[in-house]
Amino acid sequence: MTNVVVVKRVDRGDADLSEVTDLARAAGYDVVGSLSQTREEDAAYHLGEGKVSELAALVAETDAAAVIFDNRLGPYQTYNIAQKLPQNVEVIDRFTLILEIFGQRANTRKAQLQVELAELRYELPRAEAKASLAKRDERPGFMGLGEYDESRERDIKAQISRIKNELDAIADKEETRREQRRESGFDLVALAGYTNAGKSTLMQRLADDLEVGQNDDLHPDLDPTAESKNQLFTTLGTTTRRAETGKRDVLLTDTVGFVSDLPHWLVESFKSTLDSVYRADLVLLVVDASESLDAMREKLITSHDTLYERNEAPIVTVFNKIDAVDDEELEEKRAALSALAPNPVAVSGLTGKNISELTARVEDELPAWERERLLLPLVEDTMSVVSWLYDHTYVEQEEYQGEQVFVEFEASPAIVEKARAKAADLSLPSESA
Ligand SMILES: Nc1nc2c(ncn2[C@@H]2O[C@H](COP(=O)(O)OP(=O)(O)OP(=O)(O)O)[C@@H](O)[C@H]2O)c(=O)[nH]1
Ligand SMILES: [Mg+2]
Repeated sequence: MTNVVVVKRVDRGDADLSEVTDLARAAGYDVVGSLSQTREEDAAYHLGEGKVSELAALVAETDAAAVIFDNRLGPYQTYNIAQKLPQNVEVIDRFTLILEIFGQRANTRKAQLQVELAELRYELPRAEAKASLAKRDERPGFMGLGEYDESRERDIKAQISRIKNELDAIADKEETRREQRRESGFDLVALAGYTNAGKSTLMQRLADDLEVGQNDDLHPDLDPTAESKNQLFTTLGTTTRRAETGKRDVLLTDTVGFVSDLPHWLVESFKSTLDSVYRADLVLLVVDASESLDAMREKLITSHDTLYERNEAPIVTVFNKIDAVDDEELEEKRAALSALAPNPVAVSGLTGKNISELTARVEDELPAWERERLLLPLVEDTMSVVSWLYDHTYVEQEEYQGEQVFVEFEASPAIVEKARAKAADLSLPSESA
């Protein structure tokens, strides 16, 4: 394990180092020291110069191999700080740290491309800065350097557009799959929320056993009898599983957690992962209700900011981990956060408390279904239409009346339309007759 010191600067108030400590541990570092400062940003060193000397002493004392800033550092600040530290001590900022975690967890083609894209987007303005510096200092002897840096810039841009194309193709495929799933009668529900809110735990609690892997092209239509051995879970990828909420057959998707202060370009590169949230029929926004009111508020704001503009689905806020909160405190939090989280459902994914309340809420909030009654002639293909109805709709009644079958069911408008077409086909004389 690599020893690191975590550092944070805030403009005012007290710096909270708990999140950056957790992030550093998630990346596999051993946090051996910490340091914080409340002051305005110094252009050259980010911290005050004296504080950087203090940091250098702490690094020497703890034998740290890197310092991790919970701030955004400019390229020059990074360089200047490194100059003050013992030799070969790495300077990492919040964004490179998050990218590093993402890079470690990226074990699908899509996640790897997303991380690569984020890295290139991080590098691009730095390469541009270098190129323009080289140009400004252009003297006969430096021509080569300037040319080299400009070609690097072009190279990055070309790579960015190549990766974007590949990611677009993946996104198109996923969109097609979402449509296929809807046509199969599923409602798509996404679990979203701050990292560590308990999304995956809630997913396990709500889901049936059948798991649908994100790269599992073998079952694009989710044949419910197909066994999936794909147990792979990646925080970066999306895991989709079936869940029954009552009448509805729901496909639940667990996604990458939100984190505050994510730079725009990083969110952009994970756009298609978030599409499973934005294009869902319903979003469950999970919040850890065992945290302080302030932490809950901040994380709700971050979540809403991330969802804002793109999200098309209705949102149900879920207060999770209520096994760790007493009732009185929960009521206080509910009241204090009512503007950000109107009418939340309070559950415990861990113990299963109130889960049935949540599934009932999901049913209520999903787009309304239509009720339809069909009278089918009893011919050769009738039973396959009836079993299609059982697979794709909620059948309320099935009655045999002489040479006909009466079926009453509920389904989405698109599925009802399909069912009508199938019924009409039955009434046509068959070709072989
Ligand atoms: N007490 C309590 N702990 C919970 C509950 N749900 C989840 N946890 C714990 O919270 C931690 C995070 O849970 P996860 O389900 O991994 O959270 P997540 O939102 O999927 O996290 P990321 O994938 O990192 O975004 C784990 O240690 C869980 O055991 C709950 O209802 N009560
Ligand atoms: Mg998770």
